[in-house]
Amino acid sequence: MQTLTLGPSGTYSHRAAQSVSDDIAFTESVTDIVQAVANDEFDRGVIPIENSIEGSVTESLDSLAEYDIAVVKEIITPIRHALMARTGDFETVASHAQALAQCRGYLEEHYPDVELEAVASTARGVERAREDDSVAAIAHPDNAGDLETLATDIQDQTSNATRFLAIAGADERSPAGGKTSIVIYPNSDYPGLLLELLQPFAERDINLSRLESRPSGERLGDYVFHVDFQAGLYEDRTQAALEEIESLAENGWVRRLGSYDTEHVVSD
Ligand SMILES: O=C(O)C(=O)Cc1ccccc1
Repeated sequence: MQTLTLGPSGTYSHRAAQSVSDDIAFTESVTDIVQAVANDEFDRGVIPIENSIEGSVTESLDSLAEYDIAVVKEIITPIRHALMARTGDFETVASHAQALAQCRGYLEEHYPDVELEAVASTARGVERAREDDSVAAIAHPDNAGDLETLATDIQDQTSNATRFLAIAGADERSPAGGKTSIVIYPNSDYPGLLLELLQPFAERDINLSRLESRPSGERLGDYVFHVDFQAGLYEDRTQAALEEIESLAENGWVRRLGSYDTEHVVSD
């Protein structure tokens, strides 16, 4: 079973993917991963979805709202960043935008004058540092190889953690799993709309674990809501809640991403 994730080899997504698969392929965009799984080109995908310091990976949320896939597992891993380069005398730090943001305080304090270069992934940043003396990278310390490790544990909070989602084709949506993700596009706007959309969960004692809004892309001020809750997708109470939500969102749509269990990868 081949799993597509964010590459090249050595990214945090790669490490998360290794906890669910030993046959891994790489691409350099989250949208490509979701699209390839939706088109049955790969059996599985692993994408980063949310970080404890920086919040949502918006490209992931937007592609989950767009393509028909099933979320089959969530993987939570600690994230500890290292700074690596050919020499300590660099002008640019290259990494994934989320990694740069997770180390913002460290960089401002120790390297206030460096330029930040956002690249497709942390491991791509390491490749930049390997080919150019004036570039340092922020990545998992195992990527250093022949580069010098200039500092470790440089994330602004020691408890830095990221949630990744393992995704599969829509036909693999499973009744197992105690947590469910859905996306709601109400395509309407009136006082109390959000309250009404969430009421069906409260009435059935279903605990929400996450609520995010993203621009719908249709017009300014129009949103898609990503909701995670602690109940299985095929439980009667969930089905009843979703029916009510669907009738409230009759001008828009409700996408069921699937229910799944959580795997905590404790070693970093
Ligand atoms: O670029 C990577 O290594 C990724 O997998 C994305 C990412 C970046 C920073 C923290 C967690 C995941």
